[in-house]
Amino acid sequence: MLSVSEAEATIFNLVSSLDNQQDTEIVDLFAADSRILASAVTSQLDFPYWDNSAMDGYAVRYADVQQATQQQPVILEIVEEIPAGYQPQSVIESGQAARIFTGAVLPAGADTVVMQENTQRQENCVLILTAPQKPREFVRQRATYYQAGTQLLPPGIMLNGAEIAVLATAQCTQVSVYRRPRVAIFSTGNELVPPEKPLQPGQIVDSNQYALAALVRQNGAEPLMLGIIPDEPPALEKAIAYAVSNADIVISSGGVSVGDYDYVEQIIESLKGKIHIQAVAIKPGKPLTVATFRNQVIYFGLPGNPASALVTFWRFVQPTIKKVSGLADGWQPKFIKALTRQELRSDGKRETYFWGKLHLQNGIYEFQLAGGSQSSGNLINLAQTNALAVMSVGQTLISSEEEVQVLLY
Ligand SMILES: Nc1nc2c(c(=O)[nH]1)N[C@H]1C(S)=C(S)[C@@H](COP(=O)(O)OP(=O)(O)OC[C@H]3O[C@@H](n4cnc5c(N)ncnc54)[C@H](O)[C@@H]3O)O[C@H]1N2
Ligand code: MOO
Ligand SMILES: [Mg+2]
Repeated sequence: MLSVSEAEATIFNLVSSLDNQQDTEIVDLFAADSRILASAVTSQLDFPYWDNSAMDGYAVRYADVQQATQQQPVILEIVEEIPAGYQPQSVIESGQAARIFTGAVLPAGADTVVMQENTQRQENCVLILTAPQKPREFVRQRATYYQAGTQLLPPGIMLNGAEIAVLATAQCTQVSVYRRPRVAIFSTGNELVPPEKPLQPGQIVDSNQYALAALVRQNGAEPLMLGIIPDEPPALEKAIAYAVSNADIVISSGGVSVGDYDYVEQIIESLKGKIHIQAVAIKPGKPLTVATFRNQVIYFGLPGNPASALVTFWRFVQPTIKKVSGLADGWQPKFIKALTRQELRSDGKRETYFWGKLHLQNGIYEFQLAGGSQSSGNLINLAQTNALAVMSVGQTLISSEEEVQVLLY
């Protein structure tokens, strides 16, 4: 049985990002949020586009006003008024100034802006009462934030509000992003029925497929729903064959343990899939199957128990989807240190994951264990959780108020 870190390393080595040439699409900037940029963006525009004023005030020549004081103000003639969005018409000569407003283009000849609080207006003239601290004060100089022709944004980043603002500024209204990874999802089990069907004795609702579809979508991928597959080899073979030829990632749940009706591994082998992982020392989630097919598709056979399916999704599948989606960095699972509010106990045999809620309390992260049973068959208390506290193999007790590693999901 592999350790969790061995399993993780195996999985992350098996997968690579979608192709930055073939697996891309062009999207409009308004539809680009949360998408992953596929190629570097370069703009032909400098930013700022031109020298402009950072203040409402007067555009002056520094040499004219560097000695100005309250007692000995410098008097300048106002030759032009320059609101934002207007192209200045005059060249500021020595002894002259232009009235200027924030964001307006600095006129030729001027090199400095004096904020209006340090001036006094006298009809057609302005008195400069305080010398600027330095030449170019309150001038936002062309190209100081970004120089045309250099890289504006690198590939492999997620486009959120800030990146979209940058692209808009650079007039990139269409961007090349990775297509969403396609993730085939199906459930296995003769006992499973969809939630809208009345239950017959012995039947249970297929909650995993709903959970996995939501999680796949939340991670920016596109779920391909294949339904409930009975525990019958021909039906499973058909479903797996279809899934691996129509998706980048396949997730099934159930049928991976040692029971007489657990056929998933056998079918993967008959379809010439290569099984890399059969079991992991993780609780819940031990009978995790990971395989690849010749066309590079990765197959996750998650255990059927609802908590096992979700814990193994968060621990192994979520980072895989993010890596495949083209994210260059930050796809790895995120662990933080927290203090546990409750005592945590395990038999120490497998790396054990406890679900609960991470809170930030007076600047300190605290882990609140979900109340009720932490059994792999319980899914009710998974609601409203956001984190898993981790106990290593060999560890049997973490007392309350002690430090624990927590995986955020
Ligand atoms: N003799 C052994 N038995 C089991 C072992 C073992 O090592 N030796 N491992 C146990 C562990 S741990 C787990 S986890 C489960 C995993 O079982 P499978 O992946 O084969 O899943 P199933 O047997 O098909 O189902 C298990 C359980 O989960 C329910 N289930 C299945 N699919 C869904 C679904 N889509 N939505 C909701 N619930 C689902 C199913 O009804 C069963 O109750 O094996 C243990 N056994
Ligand atoms: O690993 Mo199983 O998921 O403990 O019930
Ligand atoms: Mg089973």
